[in-house]
Amino acid sequence: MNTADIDPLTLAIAPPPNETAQERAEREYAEAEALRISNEIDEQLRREKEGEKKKKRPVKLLLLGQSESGKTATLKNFQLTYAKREWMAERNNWRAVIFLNLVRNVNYILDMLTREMAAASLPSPEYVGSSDESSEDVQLSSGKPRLKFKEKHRLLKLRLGPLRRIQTDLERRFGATALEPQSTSVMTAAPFSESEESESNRRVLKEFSINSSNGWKSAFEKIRAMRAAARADGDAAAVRRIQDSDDEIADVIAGCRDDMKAIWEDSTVREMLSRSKTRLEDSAGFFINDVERIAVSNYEPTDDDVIRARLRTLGVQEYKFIFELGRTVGQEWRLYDVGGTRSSRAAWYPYFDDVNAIIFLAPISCFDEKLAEDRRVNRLEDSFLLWRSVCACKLLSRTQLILFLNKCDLLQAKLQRGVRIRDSVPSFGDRRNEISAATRYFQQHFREILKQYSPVQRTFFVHLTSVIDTRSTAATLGAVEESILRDHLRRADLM
Ligand SMILES: Nc1nc2c(ncn2[C@@H]2O[C@H](COP(=O)(O)OP(=O)(O)OP(=O)(O)O)[C@@H](O)[C@H]2O)c(=O)[nH]1
Ligand SMILES: [Mg+2]
Repeated sequence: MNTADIDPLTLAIAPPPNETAQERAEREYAEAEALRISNEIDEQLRREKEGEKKKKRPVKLLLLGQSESGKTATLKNFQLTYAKREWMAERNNWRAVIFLNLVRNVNYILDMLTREMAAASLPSPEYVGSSDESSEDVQLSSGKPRLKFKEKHRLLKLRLGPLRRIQTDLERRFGATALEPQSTSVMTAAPFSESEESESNRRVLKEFSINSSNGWKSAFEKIRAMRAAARADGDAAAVRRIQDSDDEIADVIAGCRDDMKAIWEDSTVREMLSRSKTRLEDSAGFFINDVERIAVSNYEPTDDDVIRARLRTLGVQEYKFIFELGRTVGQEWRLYDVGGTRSSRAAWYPYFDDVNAIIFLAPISCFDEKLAEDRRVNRLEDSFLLWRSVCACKLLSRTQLILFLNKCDLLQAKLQRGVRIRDSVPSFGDRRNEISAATRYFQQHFREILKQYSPVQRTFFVHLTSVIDTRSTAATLGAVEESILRDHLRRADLM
């Protein structure tokens, strides 16, 4: 063989021709050692890559709690804090929801006014045959003077009449999400049972609930799709019709601005609401105090308006965010927002099996209120029962539970008005009727439930929140993000 045919590399690593047995053994040992180190490095690189992949897996976060506990409002805070671009793109879509909320507030008053004016015009037993004028001072059975309605009230009713059609139009646009539940046949706080759920059953339910969901996301998508379809078809008339309808709604509302303000500020109307123990100002989606700013044809919602806008969630809604800032820039988060009424809760269970963390919202201002879907059930009691089931759920035993004791602003206002906790929660006893004692007491109760019912020992994460306050909520979410992330990374390392 000619030396020119020999590959120089083979030549370079070939053992020397006069190698002794000792040299050969040393060489072979060195080669084996080099191979072992090289394999180890390869394995380490593979593990790191795998770990990175696992860490890059989306963080899944589920929002749970009864209806009107603030789940969707919390989700909006996440979007506002971590996905601002998307938030800005979506903000104007909330205009119609805020209009609907406002118009509903006013129509609620008009309905009550209509009923009360009709009742007031009836002859009272004591004044059979008397005229309306003379019956004005008749005492009602409550012992309070009869409300005095005037021509002004009749005119206000008349001039605010067009708002009924606006409400119907907007409700049609948002479908069932726009309607609040009246009753339910579900009698338990947590109608999900682990024993009845097979894996395949869960999957079917999960797909069903996602597809059948109808929250703000799908409501907005429907409207966007309608506009896009009209544009794509080059149907200028349809595009104009949609635009005209939006403009007309804004114009009618703007035209009613002064009357809306007048009806809300009217002392007889205030007295009427107070006698019926209605606190419209504490209800979801209350906007009459902002009527001067909102009832203008070029109204654009502010961040705070959007957070306070109320559109209930049906089914389960999945939101994907790539965080734009914070510790997890570029990390995908999947947030699941669910409908909170008792009849919606069976749809939650399929989402329990691969979720990193749950934020459980308990509105603690509701200690003296009843569930909208079941007027026999105290709302705080319902939150305790629901929390107990979530804590006890075996499928969630490794899931981080984070409790938000929410609506602290409303709790404070209620206590300042003199509402006594112990009248609704006798076990509160003689503690001071103030916010710090109340939050301490409720928090202790939630902590004990967690300790008693969790299948394994777990940390109690709790935050006192008012999620309509975007600034303090951003700070809370920062803490939440950090603790979820720490857990997420720890798990990735363990896997
Ligand atoms: N004052 C006050 N209002 C709040 C707070 N949290 C939520 N809200 C309001 O309460 C209403 C209901 O909140 P949502 O976030 O829609 O409730 P939800 O839990 O998503 O309710 P469902 O979708 O029916 O299950 C909204 O109008 C919110 O703006 C709070 O801490 N303080
Ligand atoms: Mg909701």
